[in-house]
Amino acid sequence: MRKINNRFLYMSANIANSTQTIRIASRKSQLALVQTYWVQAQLQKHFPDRTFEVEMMSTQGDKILDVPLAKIGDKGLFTKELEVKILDRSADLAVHSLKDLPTNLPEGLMLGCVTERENPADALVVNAKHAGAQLETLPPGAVIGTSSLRRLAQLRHHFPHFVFKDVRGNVNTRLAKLDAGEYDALILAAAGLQRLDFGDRIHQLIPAELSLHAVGQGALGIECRTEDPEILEILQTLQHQPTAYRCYAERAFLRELEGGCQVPIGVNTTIDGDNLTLVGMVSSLDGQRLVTDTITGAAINAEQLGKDLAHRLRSQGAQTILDEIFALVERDGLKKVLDEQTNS
Ligand SMILES: NCc1[nH]cc(CCC(=O)O)c1CC(=O)O
Repeated sequence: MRKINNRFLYMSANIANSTQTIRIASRKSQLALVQTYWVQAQLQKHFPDRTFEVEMMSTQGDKILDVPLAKIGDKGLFTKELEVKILDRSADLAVHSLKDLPTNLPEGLMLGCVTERENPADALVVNAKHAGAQLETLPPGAVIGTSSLRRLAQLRHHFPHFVFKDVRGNVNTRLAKLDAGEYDALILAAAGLQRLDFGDRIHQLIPAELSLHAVGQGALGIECRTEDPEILEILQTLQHQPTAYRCYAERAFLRELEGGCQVPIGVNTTIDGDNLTLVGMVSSLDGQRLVTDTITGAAINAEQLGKDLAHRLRSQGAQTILDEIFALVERDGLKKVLDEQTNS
């Protein structure tokens, strides 16, 4: 890191003066575009003499909106097409919801910066007939829409009397289905709702005690070429170091646990002075067994903290849960396992 920074020092004179257009790759979804235009505006402010262009494209994830997300895995579904563009130099950087960016990136690409995080919590959004209700007071049998195994397992653990049902599509589509009465309530990321100006639909922010959020939720991750010091220096202007430390810890935790399979994993992080605290959780698919622990240490060792917490959880029962899920997948195939979990 120090070496790269030195290189930046004598590179920097050229950057503000270069005339080459910088191309930003983005998905076409409304949320992706709001996020990308925000990044474009911020970079334009920092580098007023440079030109920043947005290149929109569909990803595999955008094309199969009718298939429940949990069933198609998450390996770069929303990122691959953008990454190809950066690698072949038809784009210079890509803006992602950090949550959607795999923890292992393709050779030649890196996480160039992490922007300041919105509230990373999940939110409860309700149909109008439940205007007075909270998670704790929704009636037994209430139909809760979510397609995330993490949300499903944790909420099942605390609220076994709800019925869980898949929901797909972009945020607008999901809200329309909720309002039409297909669901009593939905669980969505608060950050996405806020960015799309649906902040007033956040009925309850779900506390960490009930549901830990996804790794990287609420932050943007900007991906770029490893060998591109000019772009890397430009991206440093958007790096928010406390968010970055938190997300490095969360991503190291996930990377260390996830043996290439989809498992309910949740986190929560806080920074206090120079210290970072990471709470991590692994759950069985049915939410019956949930292993959780907390680690605190120097924020600059964020990645090591994430790895250490993963090892601790493995020795406290998470390994058994992971082995069971892997064995099930081996026996029945991932699709069947996920079908059974999300269609009840
Ligand atoms: N899985 C899709 C996705 N990717 C990013 C967000 C919201 C914004 C964020 O978490 O940063 C969402 C929607 C959701 O989970 O409700």
